[in-house]
Amino acid sequence: MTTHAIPDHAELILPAPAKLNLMLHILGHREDGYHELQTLFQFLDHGDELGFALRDDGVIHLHTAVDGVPHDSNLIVRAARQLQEQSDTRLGADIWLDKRLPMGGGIGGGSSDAATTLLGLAHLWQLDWSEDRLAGLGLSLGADVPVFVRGRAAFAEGVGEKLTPVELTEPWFLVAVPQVLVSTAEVFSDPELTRDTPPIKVRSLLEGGGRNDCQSVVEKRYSEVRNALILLNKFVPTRLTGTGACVFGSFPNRDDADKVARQLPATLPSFVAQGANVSMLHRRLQELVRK
Ligand SMILES: C[C@@](CO)(OP(=O)(O)O)[C@H](O)COP(=O)(O)OP(=O)(O)OC[C@H]1O[C@@H](n2ccc(N)nc2=O)[C@H](O)[C@@H]1O
Ligand SMILES: Nc1ncnc2c1ncn2[C@@H]1O[C@H](COP(=O)(O)OP(=O)(O)O)[C@@H](O)[C@H]1O
Repeated sequence: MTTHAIPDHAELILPAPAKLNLMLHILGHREDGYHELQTLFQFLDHGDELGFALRDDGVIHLHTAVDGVPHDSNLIVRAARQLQEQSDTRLGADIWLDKRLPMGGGIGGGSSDAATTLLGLAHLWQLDWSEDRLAGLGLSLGADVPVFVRGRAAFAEGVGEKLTPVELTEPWFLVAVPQVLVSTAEVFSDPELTRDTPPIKVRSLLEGGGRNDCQSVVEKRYSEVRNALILLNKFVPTRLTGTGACVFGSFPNRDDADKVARQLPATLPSFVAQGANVSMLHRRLQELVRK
């Protein structure tokens, strides 16, 4: 069965899960303008969905329009074209997107779409690419793409590309979606951003440490995020993911998360999803290979 945005003739349908940054520390400012980070990524069992069909004329066509993103700038199209170029294939693809994740939410929708495109087309075009090579191409598209290509919850360093897989508990998360677009570049250029958090060892994180260094700057600049944090904190300890706008709290079971979700006002949309150490994309691809 296909979803409304993906037609029945799609040959391959794959998920593009969201991620959370369970913590995010900023260690320093690099000469190229980027910031050195330490962050802990876990996937959610909630995300976008992409459909793919082979074309033998080499054309890459994304049939779904994404608000504010021109066709050729969409990370899906950019990922597909780069993979096509670097693998010298004559094949192309029709691609459809069922967009469920809020954009600019800090839950990685665009990066995850790009990673699903790389893995989906590598499968459809029968490319013999290693995970390392796909992750390398992914990094050229965005700092968060490699973790989605690898599909394992991870402690990340550098700009997010040095990944150490970790085994975390898999609680239920309530993710609230303040109705505002947060600009990642704006947050990173704020003079008040803390940029000198000392490096920590992954083990201290697994014992529950850490915070999000972007949170105070985002709270200051975006009242929608500030209000969401105040509201959710009344029910559960709440934190920002990435550079926002989404904020989240964790629960031992789905019912408890749902109960809080029902108490949020209609002006603050939210969703409940479970944390996952192996991404849904990778679980689906493993099933395909086994068939
Ligand atoms: C910080 C994170 C944590 O997951 O935030 P979210 O985007 O998820 O909220 C990401 O790594 C973001 O990755 P991504 O969204 O791909 O950022 P990019 O497009 O590469 O960068 C946008 C801009 O943010 C700044 N930037 C980004 C990442 C970084 N480590 N240091 C930076 O200074 C740079 O000014 C860059 O031009
Ligand atoms: N397929 C896509 N889905 C979402 N955003 C995309 C996509 N392709 C390009 N973009 C651009 O990337 C920006 C960041 O998107 P997204 O990954 O959703 O946010 P975040 O990095 O905060 O999690 C968007 O504002 C949009 O301009």
